[in-house]
Amino acid sequence: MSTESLNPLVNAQKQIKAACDLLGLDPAVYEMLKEPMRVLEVSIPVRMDDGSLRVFKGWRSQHNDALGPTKGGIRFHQNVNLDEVKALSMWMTFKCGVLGLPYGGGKGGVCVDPTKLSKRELEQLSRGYIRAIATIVGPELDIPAPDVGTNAEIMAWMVDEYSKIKGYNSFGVITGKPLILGGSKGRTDATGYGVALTAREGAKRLGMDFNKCTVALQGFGNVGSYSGLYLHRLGGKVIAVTDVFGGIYNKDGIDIEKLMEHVKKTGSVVNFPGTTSINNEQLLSLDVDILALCALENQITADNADTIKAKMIVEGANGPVTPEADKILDSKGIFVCPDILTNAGGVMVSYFEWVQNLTNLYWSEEEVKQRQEEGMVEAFKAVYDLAQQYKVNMRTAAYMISIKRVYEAMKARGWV
Ligand SMILES: NC(=O)C1=CN([C@@H]2O[C@H](COP(=O)(O)OP(=O)(O)OC[C@H]3O[C@@H](n4cnc5c(N)ncnc54)[C@H](O)[C@@H]3O)[C@@H](O)[C@H]2O)C=CC1
Ligand SMILES: O=C(O)CCC(=O)C(=O)O
Repeated sequence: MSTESLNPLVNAQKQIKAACDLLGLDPAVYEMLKEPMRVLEVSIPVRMDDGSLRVFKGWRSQHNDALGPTKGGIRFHQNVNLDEVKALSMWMTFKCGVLGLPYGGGKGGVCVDPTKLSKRELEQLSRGYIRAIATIVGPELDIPAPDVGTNAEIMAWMVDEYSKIKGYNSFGVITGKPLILGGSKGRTDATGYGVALTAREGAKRLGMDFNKCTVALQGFGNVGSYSGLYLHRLGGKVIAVTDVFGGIYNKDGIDIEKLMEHVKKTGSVVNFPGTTSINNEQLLSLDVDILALCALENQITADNADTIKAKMIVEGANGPVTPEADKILDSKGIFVCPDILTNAGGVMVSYFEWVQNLTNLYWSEEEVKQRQEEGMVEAFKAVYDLAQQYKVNMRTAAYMISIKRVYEAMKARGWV
């Protein structure tokens, strides 16, 4: 076992430091960026269905708002902790920076297994959380969205609760909402669509014919399922999928639309007809062209990086590859499309949603998709070209672009 840290905060700090050093920035810039500017810790009491009272712990972290209001999802998961929320908010700053969005990074989380709550309990928790952080969020301050364990329905409860506090409808406070409450067309599938677009751009640069690419997919929630769908629609063949319960394999390809229906009915990819079973470890080391990581952090570490055979990794999840694993993958010539670029489609369309809320003018799905594709292809090109110029990997190049933007905004404001 390696002694590498699996603390996402430590790993985010290493990534930022590497890019600050390459850019030759004053050490004060790293000092500004290595921790969030603000974190709120909250306790949320919920009356459970059996009459007992449970108190859940939650956080909202606002990393840096030099470029604009902070933005980022809310995670409901049993392993959520302060360092994870901080790291996720830091990754949001650099994700928005690499796409050129007028936002800084934020993230929220509650330590809870949402699958163990009844619908009423989940609604009470969601409303309690937004009440607890209401003083530090707002359309011009900090704009949450869905992440692991949360969805459009939860965003609807939160926007309703926040609007009650304000005394008027405030749709621009949260994105990823249902369409009827000011949601944007194309937001639900935006992250997955972006993952597939990034894979397509990466394959082009590697001289791979996308129509012949095989794909292994880890995670089949919001990001994983739509990544699979669009990877398939763009021509790739998804041959293996895992989720937290297990996995499936078929060398001739898996019908993703049917798999989505199966998951809706059964709650998991397991036992999908026409497939054999596979575990997570086996999936990660499959000999495929593309490995799409769409679950959680720390999936490829110093301990298993050497077993990876894919030619390209696309990080749909945040932080799935550790810095030590990055070095090993680099030495094996594996092309890694980093999270802050690859999964940025979600926040990009969230930005479109917020713009629509602020202007009260709503866009067609076609317009959303077209703008997303343009934005992501342009960002990919900028990162790829810089990586070639500096002979660094795609992650470092993405951080260099992003940190330079954040630095210039901080400098213009007189912060550094
Ligand atoms: N929802 C969004 O718009 C965005 C999400 N992300 C990131 O993408 C990742 C996934 O998020 P969502 O799809 O929204 O969450 P989700 O809650 O909808 O789905 C998570 C998926 O990961 C699976 N999973 C969990 N632990 C696993 C394990 N150990 N092995 C294999 N599969 C496992 C679950 O079974 C589920 O299929 C997270 O890292 C999140 O931060 C990034 C950008 C935007
Ligand atoms: O849509 C958003 O605002 C943020 C999505 C998110 O949490 C992420 O990109 O990790």
